[in-house]
Amino acid sequence: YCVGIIGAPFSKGQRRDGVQRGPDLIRAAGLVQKLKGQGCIVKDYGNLTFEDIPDDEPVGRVKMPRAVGRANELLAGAVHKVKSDGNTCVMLGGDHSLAIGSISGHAASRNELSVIWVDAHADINTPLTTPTGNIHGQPLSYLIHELHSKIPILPNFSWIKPCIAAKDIVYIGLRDVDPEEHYIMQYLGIKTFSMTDVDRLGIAKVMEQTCEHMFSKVKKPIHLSFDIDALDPSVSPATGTPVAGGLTYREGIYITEHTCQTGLLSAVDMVEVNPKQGRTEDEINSTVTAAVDLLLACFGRVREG
Ligand SMILES: N[C@](CCCC[B-](O)(O)O)(CCN1CCC(O)CC1)C(=O)O
Ligand SMILES: [Mn+2]
Ligand SMILES: [Mn+2]
Repeated sequence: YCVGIIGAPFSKGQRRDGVQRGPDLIRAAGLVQKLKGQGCIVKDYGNLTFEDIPDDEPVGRVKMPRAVGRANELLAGAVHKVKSDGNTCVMLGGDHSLAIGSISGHAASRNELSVIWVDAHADINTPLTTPTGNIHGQPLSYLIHELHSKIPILPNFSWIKPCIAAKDIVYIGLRDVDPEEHYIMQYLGIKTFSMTDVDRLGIAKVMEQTCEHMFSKVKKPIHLSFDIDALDPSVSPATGTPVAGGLTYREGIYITEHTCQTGLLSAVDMVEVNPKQGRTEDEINSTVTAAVDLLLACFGRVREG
């Protein structure tokens, strides 16, 4: 596997300080060395630099629009470069608003994508439905063709063009969905595997049906957007919006092992690791270790050795 790593130390899609330290923590845990150790060719493109934007007043409910818009424009360019260089892209966050740039940049180099969104949350609020104004709860709304008419003009967002269809998205791990998001997902007919489905079917069946859905027509490159809060807080407590009843470590690894085996993984986001949300060193280490192990499984690490 040829892997290109981008660090996106960005936190303005939400309110808690610390998530910008995710990229360097994941690197410090040995991600590059471990990927090389399992035979990957790895290029680390370093961290993006996000200029401070003063007076970034909310627009309607939406908070920090100028900073989020600009950061994602930079990220989109960086992801496009990684893809043009022929690598599978690994974007280390940072908060989940970064999926706007990651998916946009990926779509610019691969015109049609399947998106697997692993998350406790749906992250599909529009600027008009968001209960908090935090853009890390909204990224998908800016990217889906069918929602384009629901998105108002926002400063530094004019570069964004919708690039994915609702039918090309599969959710895994949902357990904290806002009522408006639930309506949107149903209205668009988006394929979802909530934690209830994971319990009912088991993770193997979930992945089987995820692939069945994605490959029902043509096989497209996969964009895996993994929010570490999809895992149970007993595994990954150091994150901004933990929700009880999440995926076990093993279920998370099964998802990334299975995604790897499709041979279609083209980009992966690993977001929402926040060391300041960990109460002890152990909690931080457990969260970062899970993030690293999930990524290693994306690139060929298998438990049978
Ligand atoms: N859906 C939330 C959470 C987004 C989480 C983003 B992430 O990237 O971590 O997936 C709001 C969640 N909801 C707000 C009201 C509360 O009572 C319950 C939680 C939002 O802020 O839009
Ligand atoms: Mn989440
Ligand atoms: Mn998320």
